[in-house]
Amino acid sequence: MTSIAVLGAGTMGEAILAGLLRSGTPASDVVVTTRREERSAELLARHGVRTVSTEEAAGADVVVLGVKPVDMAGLVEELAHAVTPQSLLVSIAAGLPTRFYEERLHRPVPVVRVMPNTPISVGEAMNVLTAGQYAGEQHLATVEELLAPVGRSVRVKETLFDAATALAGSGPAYHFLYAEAMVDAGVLLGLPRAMARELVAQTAYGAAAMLRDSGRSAAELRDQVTSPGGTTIAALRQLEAHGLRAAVFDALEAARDRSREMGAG
Ligand SMILES: NC(=O)C1=CN([C@@H]2O[C@H](COP(=O)(O)OP(=O)(O)OC[C@H]3O[C@@H](n4cnc5c(N)ncnc54)[C@H](O)[C@@H]3O)[C@@H](O)[C@H]2O)C=CC1
Ligand SMILES: O=C(O)[C@@H]1CCC=N1
Repeated sequence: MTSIAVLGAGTMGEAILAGLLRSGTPASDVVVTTRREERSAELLARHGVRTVSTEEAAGADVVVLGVKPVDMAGLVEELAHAVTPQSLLVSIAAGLPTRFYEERLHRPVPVVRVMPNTPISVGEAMNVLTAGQYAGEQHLATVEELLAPVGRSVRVKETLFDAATALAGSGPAYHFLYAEAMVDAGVLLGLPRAMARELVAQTAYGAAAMLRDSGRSAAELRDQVTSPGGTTIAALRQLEAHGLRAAVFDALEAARDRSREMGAG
């Protein structure tokens, strides 16, 4: 039995714990910490998990840190004397490198840094993982196993973690912005909003499934849709003329740079 504590069970923390419970982890193996009593009551009612003190949570085998980056230094300070090298610390905070934790803990505690994304709430997360200097293969494997019920995981070197955050961690927001624009465009073209939403959502879902599972590149899949002299090429011409590709390059670079800034303190 592996005991798991989720410290800061907000949107992402709750999604992780819900995934663990769905996959058969008994609620008695999971504890949480929260800032508000109402939140504790909510998590108990919804998932049957107990709220404990930060100190008690620090004694779990796997300690998941789910607070916002701005709250992390305070939380790690509270934990510093309580966690031991037998624990595994898993942080999902954007920007903060593994050395952020290592420098603040008084012992060589293994740290695995994870960047999930919001599709974790429907079991379709893209999780990016990297190991700190005291964490090894076994720790990464433990976290991969833990996250298996909530999506897919890939390992990256920490030097590429901010770039991976820009693509996957923030990624859903770009897709939602694009979808929102498409729905509005449908309304502009005279479609009822609910119908436009359904057309956009199912089209995005189908396209994502092809991109993930067909083994073909995005460019090949786009070419398949694009008939000579047809409707698609007329639209693509406009997207390129409005600088879609350049905007995406700049946007992801900005996200990568912001992640680096957050990590630099
Ligand atoms: N929202 C997103 O798309 C993603 C967020 N993340 C990261 O996940 C982390 C959490 O983000 P969200 O779940 O969106 O935020 P959230 O605000 O929903 O959850 C954070 C929770 O931590 C609680 N909290 C703060 N300090 C605490 C403390 N000392 N002890 C116990 N609880 C405490 C807050 O009350 C809140 O419920 C952040 O570090 C963020 O960078 C990572 C990937 C994607
Ligand atoms: O915007 C953020 O900072 C967080 C991290 C990735 C997604 N949301």
